[in-house]
Amino acid sequence: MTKPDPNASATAPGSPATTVVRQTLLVLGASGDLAGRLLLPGLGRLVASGAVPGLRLIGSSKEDWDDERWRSRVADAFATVGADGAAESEVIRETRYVPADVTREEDLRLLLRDCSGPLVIFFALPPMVTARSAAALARIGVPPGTRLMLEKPFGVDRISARSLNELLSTLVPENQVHRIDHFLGKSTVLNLLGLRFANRIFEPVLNSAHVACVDIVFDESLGLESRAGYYDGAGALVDMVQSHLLQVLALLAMEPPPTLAAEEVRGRKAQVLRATRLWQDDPVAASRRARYAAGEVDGRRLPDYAAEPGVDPARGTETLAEIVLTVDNWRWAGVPFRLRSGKALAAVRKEAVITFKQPARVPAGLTGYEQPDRLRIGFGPDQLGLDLNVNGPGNPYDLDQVQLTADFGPGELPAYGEVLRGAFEGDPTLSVRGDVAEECWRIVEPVLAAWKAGAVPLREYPAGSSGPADSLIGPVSG
Ligand SMILES: NC(=O)C1=CN([C@@H]2O[C@H](COP(=O)(O)OP(=O)(O)OC[C@H]3O[C@@H](n4cnc5c(N)ncnc54)[C@H](OP(=O)(O)O)[C@@H]3O)[C@@H](O)[C@H]2O)C=CC1
Ligand SMILES: O=C1O[C@H](COP(=O)(O)O)[C@@H](O)[C@H](O)[C@H]1O
Repeated sequence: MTKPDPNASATAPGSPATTVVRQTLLVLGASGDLAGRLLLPGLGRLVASGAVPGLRLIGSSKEDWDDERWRSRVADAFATVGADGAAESEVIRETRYVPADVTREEDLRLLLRDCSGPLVIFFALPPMVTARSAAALARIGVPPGTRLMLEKPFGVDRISARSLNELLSTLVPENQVHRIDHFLGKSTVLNLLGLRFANRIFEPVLNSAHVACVDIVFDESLGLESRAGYYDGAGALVDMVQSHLLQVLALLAMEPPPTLAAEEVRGRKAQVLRATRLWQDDPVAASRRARYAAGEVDGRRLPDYAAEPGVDPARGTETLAEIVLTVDNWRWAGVPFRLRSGKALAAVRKEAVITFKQPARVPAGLTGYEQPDRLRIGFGPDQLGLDLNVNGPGNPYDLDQVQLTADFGPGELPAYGEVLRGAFEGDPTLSVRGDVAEECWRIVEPVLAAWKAGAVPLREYPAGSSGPADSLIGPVSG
């Protein structure tokens, strides 16, 4: 007779007689901004979807909270996404909080003693604390099968990313390391796969013979939002471009994978990123940096970035970063990939835009050709758009540009719910492989060095403007 599994809970009476393996999610950094604003709401929706029956949740950080304080944080976060069903209530009722310094072995030992069943550890910690915590865990070991979820930025440069990779490889196999990039859980980012590989019409023209340039832009109206502790040490290049926008580039530019198995998709992404480098290897010409000065965005008055509480102006942290890259392979050689992200901007623009070359020849007699064709993939609002030149109304020989637009509904899960699901199901497809994390640092490192050496001026732009005048990316009309 087999012993009943203490980690198994019976399913509801009347339902098929399967046992449910109860997983534990241990959140390190449970009192932080990420945990409250993104991770717990994503978890709430995932629990509501029924994907993690019987989940046990443990929160931990240095704050001297008790279970009740933590429970109300979880309940508030779940409420923001309407996660208030029976399964979510049970997680809230059962969850516990353990104060700990997670860089100390003895604290981690106590924490792990409280965990049972298959374990997922989420490091919602500042990058340096994550590295120290992982080092302490490596000294004491983790239960077999444990999956680790690590936030971006992964390390603080290529060398630290490599050391962290080496350290993690002593703890668990690579497939159990989930380096998170929540953009990979966004439904429109995932839609890139369907758009490119489930249609006949786009893939044959996605190459240097037909594409003039590719822009990947994430302009936000949000300012610092009290995140100086993290953001002032990172800046826009590391916060957005080195991580999220390079992941989008990889999905846009990679070769078709034969299947969506993790090793295929992650292998294709690694291959294309290995071919990616700065345009003409010139970090000065191929980058721009700027930070916002006082101004008004959406009726909200923002102070100078440098005067925000917690900011050290001497660091010269940028709130807007642009880089131009080349993907040096047969398909893309010669096509500029322009990546940009900025905060406190007037126009929210979150999209990838593929601009096609002019037609080989517009017949004489057909007038009004002004704008090239463009394919737009919007990351918020989630939209797909195609800008085309057609014979407009009125004079039939005069061209007009029209926009065909499709709106996507929100995905089944928010981005954090999606990446959490990957970890609970042991599927690393949506997480960043170790070599890819290092490759992304390799791509931006010359820019970081040029900025540190003062070779690229730090411009200013008023909050609520369209950014610095010498942008490498012109406005895209339409
Ligand atoms: N916030 C966001 O929007 C996003 C954040 N991220 C990433 O998530 C990570 C966390 O960011 P965020 O939540 O904003 O940061 P916060 O500073 O808000 O939170 C950090 C958390 O880590 C805890 N902590 C720090 N040191 C220790 C320690 N030695 N032992 C135990 N707990 C410790 C803090 O606990 P205490 O307060 O008790 O010190 C706090 O709970 C970062 O890597 C960031 O890049 C990624 C995407 C978005
Ligand atoms: O990781 C981050 O992403 C957000 C933007 O992503 P969204 O899904 O919230 O739109 C960005 O504001 C933040 O600075 C960055 O850390």
